[in-house]
Amino acid sequence: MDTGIRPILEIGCGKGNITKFLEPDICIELDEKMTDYLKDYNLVIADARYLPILRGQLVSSLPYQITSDFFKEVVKLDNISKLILILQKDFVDKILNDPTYISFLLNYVFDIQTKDIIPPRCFSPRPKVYSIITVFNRVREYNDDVDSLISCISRYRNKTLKNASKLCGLSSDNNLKVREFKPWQVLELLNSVDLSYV
Ligand SMILES: C[S@@+](CC[C@H](N)C(=O)[O-])C[C@H]1O[C@@H](n2cnc3c(N)ncnc32)[C@H](O)[C@@H]1O
Repeated sequence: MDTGIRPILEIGCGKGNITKFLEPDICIELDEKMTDYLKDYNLVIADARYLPILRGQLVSSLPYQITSDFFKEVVKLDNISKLILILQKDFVDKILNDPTYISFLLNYVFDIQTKDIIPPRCFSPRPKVYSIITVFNRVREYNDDVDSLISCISRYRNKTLKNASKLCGLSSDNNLKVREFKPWQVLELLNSVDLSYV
């Protein structure tokens, strides 16, 4: 936890299991029934997806079903400089290894570091999947053009970057297949595409 980045916002404080160690500046929880557990904190009862969260660092044990929506929004918020998240391990494995749109985009914007793996028995109710604490440090501002480029190129994973670029109205002379780029090689991929062509 980098206490120098403020405010510290916790999303989904639940019964306060993380909150009591974290002491966030603001605690956001959707479920009103949790109010009694969270009386000692600056509590906002709301759906975090619709709040104007604009700066600081976010900490969350996210409900897994909102993970993708969450990232699509938060990646654009340049003043959110750090995320400390408990995520489904399978999802993190994908963003570190699979050449998908969200993997390339997240690796473009964030330096991603994995920490402890948390087995299902540590949660109640017990999930079927393993979780992992993952830290996302923002290293780049969000860029709409880069987002569009990655979105298009990653649709053609089985083609060479040269052919995928052509299909996206761009140009490249790189004959590696798009799927041969690891997500952390996103800059190498972007640098192989001639953007002056557009
Ligand atoms: C996996 S639980 C984690 C609870 C708590 N952090 C813990 O470790 O015990 C997820 C929590 O997020 C809350 N939540 C789900 N969707 C939310 C949203 N969109 N905005 C705010 N809180 C949300 C749920 O009500 C639940 O309390």
